[in-house]
Amino acid sequence: MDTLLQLLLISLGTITFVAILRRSTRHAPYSPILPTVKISDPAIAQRLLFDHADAFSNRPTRAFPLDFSGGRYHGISTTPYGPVWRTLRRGLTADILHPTRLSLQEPLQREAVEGLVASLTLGEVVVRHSIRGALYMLMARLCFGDGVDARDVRAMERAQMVFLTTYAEVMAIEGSRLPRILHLRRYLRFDAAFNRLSKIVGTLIVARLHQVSCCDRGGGDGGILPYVDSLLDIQVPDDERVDARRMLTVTEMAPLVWEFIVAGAESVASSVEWALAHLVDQPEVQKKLHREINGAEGLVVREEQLRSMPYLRAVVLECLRMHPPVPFQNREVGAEGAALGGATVPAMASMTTTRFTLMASDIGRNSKAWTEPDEFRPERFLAGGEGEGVGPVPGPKEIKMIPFGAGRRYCPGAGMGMVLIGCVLCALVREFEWAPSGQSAGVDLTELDMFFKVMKKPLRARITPRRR
Ligand code: HEM
Repeated sequence: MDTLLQLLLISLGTITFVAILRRSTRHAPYSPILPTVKISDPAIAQRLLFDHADAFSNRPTRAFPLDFSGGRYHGISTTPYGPVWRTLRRGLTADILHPTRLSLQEPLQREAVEGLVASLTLGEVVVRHSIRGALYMLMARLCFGDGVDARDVRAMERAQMVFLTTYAEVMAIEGSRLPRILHLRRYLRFDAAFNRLSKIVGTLIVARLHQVSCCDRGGGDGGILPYVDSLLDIQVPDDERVDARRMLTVTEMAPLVWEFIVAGAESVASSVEWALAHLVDQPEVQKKLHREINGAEGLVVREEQLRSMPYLRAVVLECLRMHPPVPFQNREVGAEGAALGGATVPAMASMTTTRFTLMASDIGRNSKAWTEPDEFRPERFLAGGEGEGVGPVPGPKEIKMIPFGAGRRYCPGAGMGMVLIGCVLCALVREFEWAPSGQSAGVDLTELDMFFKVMKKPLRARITPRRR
């Protein structure tokens, strides 16, 4: 009887202990094992990223709480700073993102926004899903060429949504190794979501390679060389043989292609949704923007066109300042570099690698750089405003905002990103008047920082067609 009681007490004690641990780790903030320094001051960010660029150009090679690939396969964003990174980045910027090639995307952009406008039913809309869908299709066509099947793209978009949801679940408990054991099921869901996504992307790459092997290369939409085709030309240093180079494998191409699609589709979709939310919230800004758009010819599909519409450009920049789609940007710095630049670092930083997290939202809302930084005021980017001359990517002299990062690892898709946000916003404001939903009081501008900064509650608005 005594033994039974003891067993019962031990079981009860264990259950209570595990329950308390589970509870206490459930909402632990993400705190990687490395010492971490948060940078919110634009002047310190400028010193780190430009004055000490050699030390501050490496990103963590582990973007996710699970290392899916044993550290071997990466997108450009997680490739260590060095020759492989340089080769991959040069490939992307020399081909599909080169300013002279961006104009080739014009027909695809037109098709994407026309499809988006046609997909919106009048009255109450929740616009996030339609915007994402249009952008996923556009990015997929840029990767796989015109043969890509809409059903495959939708499957990829759905798998990506599941991946982001499971990512948020895992990030909520990341912090030490203990939660992994206690919340194993979350990690397994996350792992399964990644595997599914990789399988879909891998299958599309193989299909494209098959097409390339039997037909001409570069036969994509309007003469665009699809990203997958351009990856065939890339030769990375071969780890196994000194001074030798080799082609990428399909497994290595998958994270590059996935990164390309997600970076474009998710960041642009989030920015457009934020912009529309502010336009619904501030009808006078929307009126002013509509006047400019209405007086201009056609859609914005090139950077020069965006420059010739200063108010549209100002709305886009103001949105990116307040709600940078990538809210944190990390750098990993060796023991010898951590003290450079004047940031306050923990004592152990002189003995180990330190993670520096650049807080893009704090930097864009710094009250020394911007007056009333929490106010949405596009006028600040017009001539005579405090943001006159501030562009999407800062130069080495001064940092005021970093929506596309800064320094050597800044976003290579910044030009394309700006044009795409301008293009989609221009079409949606030209075609529709955007008003608050009848079902909610005002616009809820609460942010949610997942992998991307999104509106916590998707924008719900009432749209009516504009009279022409
Ligand atoms: C609104 C649109 C976009 C935003 C806000 C955005 C933002 C960013 C940010 C903040 C970074 C990190 C920069 C740093 O650490 O300094 C980044 C990196 C990157 N982005 Fe974008 N991005 C956008 C669109 C795109 C597009 C369209 C592409 C490609 C088609 C792209 C491809 C990349 C790549 C490959 C990197 C890694 C660069 C490297 O490590 O060298 N992005 N992006």
